Amino acid sequence: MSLLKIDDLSVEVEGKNVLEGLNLDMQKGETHVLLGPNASGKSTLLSALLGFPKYNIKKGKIIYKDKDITNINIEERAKRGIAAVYQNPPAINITLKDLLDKISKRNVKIEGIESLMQRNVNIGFSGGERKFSEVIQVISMNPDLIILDELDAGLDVENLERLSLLVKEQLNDKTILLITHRGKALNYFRPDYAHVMIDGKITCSSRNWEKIWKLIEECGYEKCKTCKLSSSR
Ligand SMILES: Nc1ncnc2c1ncn2[C@@H]1O[C@H](COP(=O)(O)OP(=O)(O)OP(=O)(O)O)[C@@H](O)[C@H]1O
Repeated sequence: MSLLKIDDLSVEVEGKNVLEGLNLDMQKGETHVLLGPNASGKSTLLSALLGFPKYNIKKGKIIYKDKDITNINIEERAKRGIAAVYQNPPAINITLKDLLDKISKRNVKIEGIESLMQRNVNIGFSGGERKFSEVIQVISMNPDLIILDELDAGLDVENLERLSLLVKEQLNDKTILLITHRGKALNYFRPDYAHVMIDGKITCSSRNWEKIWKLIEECGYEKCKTCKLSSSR
């Protein structure tokens, strides 16, 4: 059963067409990874999926849990179980503990972040602390679709492993879209599908994420424009 189906989606932001006729189908419980060069539109897809009003949907549909949510607002999408770990989350004037008390649908305990709980969210947090704070928020909301935008950015090797395993363990039956530039995260998540986005379109999708990653590492994204690896489901 599809949890998320994106059909021919075109999105414009600040007068710029960023996504052009994008299609994506994620079955319930699958993990997909979205790869692609800088500025290809990966975070824009996240913003459009979450429903940020600045991201203007020009064409196409977003179907989630068999309902058309294309024109549904950001709060309603969150209520229906869509959540994200952001690349650059904003600072908020509330302690992490109080925020979790407000949003939590389930109790999550992570060892070693007790002092972080007493601090205002993202105010003076290090890159790694920001990620822990984001991940604990997302897990505690118990969403059904989670988008992880560069979970690995700013994390050292041990903390990338720790956070990846935590996400895998706590959200193991959930549907995950991981956006990344690094192979290390792929090894932890071992996605069901890898997709490559170039210029606002998914140009390659395959179950063989190891092969896609190897080609990208060896030849860069230029190769993705011409290679014939992409296969249907
Ligand atoms: N709010 C915005 N205002 C203006 N331009 C935007 C906005 N959001 C995205 N863009 C533009 O859309 C294009 C795609 O950006 P996006 O952040 O989606 O790329 P990305 O693939 O996530 O890149 P990266 O890998 O570098 O994070 C870029 O040219 C970016 O400047």
